[in-house]
Amino acid sequence: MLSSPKHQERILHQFLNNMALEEKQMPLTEIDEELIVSKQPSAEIRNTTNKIAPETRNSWFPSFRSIFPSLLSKEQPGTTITRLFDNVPGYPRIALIGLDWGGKSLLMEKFLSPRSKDIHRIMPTIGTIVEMVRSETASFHTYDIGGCRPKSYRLFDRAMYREAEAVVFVIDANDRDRALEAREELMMEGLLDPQGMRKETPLLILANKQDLPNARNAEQIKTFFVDSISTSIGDRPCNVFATTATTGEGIEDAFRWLASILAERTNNEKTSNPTGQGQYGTKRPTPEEEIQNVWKTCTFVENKPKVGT
Ligand SMILES: Nc1nc2c(ncn2[C@@H]2O[C@H](COP(=O)(O)OP(=O)(O)OP(=O)(O)O)[C@@H](O)[C@H]2O)c(=O)[nH]1
Ligand SMILES: [Mg+2]
Repeated sequence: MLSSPKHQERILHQFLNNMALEEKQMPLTEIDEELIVSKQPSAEIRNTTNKIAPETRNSWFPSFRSIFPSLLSKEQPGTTITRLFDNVPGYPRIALIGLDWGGKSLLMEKFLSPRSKDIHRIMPTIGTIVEMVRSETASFHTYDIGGCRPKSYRLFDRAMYREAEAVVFVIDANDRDRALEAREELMMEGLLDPQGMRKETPLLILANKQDLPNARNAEQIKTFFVDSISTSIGDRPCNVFATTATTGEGIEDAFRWLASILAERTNNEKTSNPTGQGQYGTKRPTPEEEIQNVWKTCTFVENKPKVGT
């Protein structure tokens, strides 16, 4: 067993460095699983991982997949927010998506996981950290989008949109410089791309960081993010809430809306389809199923274009 987080981080860094330098293909299963989840990798580790060749990174993937189920079976008790989803049949997967620094991790830590140390942090692709909390009635995942990432990551983004039963788009409402980038990302990968969000997936937009002086309010965010791109929002349920993740202001109202939309939708589906077999499913997936559902989305790993075609 690797002892302290510091020790774990050092070993991970060493390991990544070796891979970066020698392009060695070491099976990840040889590494203590705690290493992968116990700590958000530091900037140093992120930088090192970026030096690793894509083929080598891809070789990690099967090992990650074999480790995840055991991690996910350690479920968390609910929080006030996750319990809002108690009446939603099935087991929705809710994606918290947004540019970096928007407040996704804080939302996860303060409102979706009873203890921050219980959040699973994993690296399905290098440079991307997915945080995951599996509560009794729903699972929540965060994904960073935008920034100067390689194009291939877009496939991953789209897949995350597509596979989610609900998307929470977290915006730093105070950051006016990156509003356009955030909107482009939402539009191009999430809404307009046929491989993006399914047409009925509810979209909750959080205009976060309302406590900061330049924050656009919910109405302004709605005008900029929803009204100006209404054709691509389509008929899906969509709502904007002003939130402050540091204080909790607005969070409960926002997630209550989302939970009620999902509950209503699923009940309607059940009425028209009495067997209850719909996209939301009828039961909570096993950890193995959840892993399969999530990680089949890594299409750029699994469906690499054939050379010469
Ligand atoms: N003032 C203020 N700060 C916030 C709020 N929400 C989040 N923050 C801060 O903004 C910073 C970024 O928040 P994170 O939760 O790390 O954001 P993220 O979206 O997970 O960002 P990355 O992991 O970097 O992609 C942290 O310092 C948070 O404490 C808010 O409502 N108000
Ligand atoms: Mg984060």
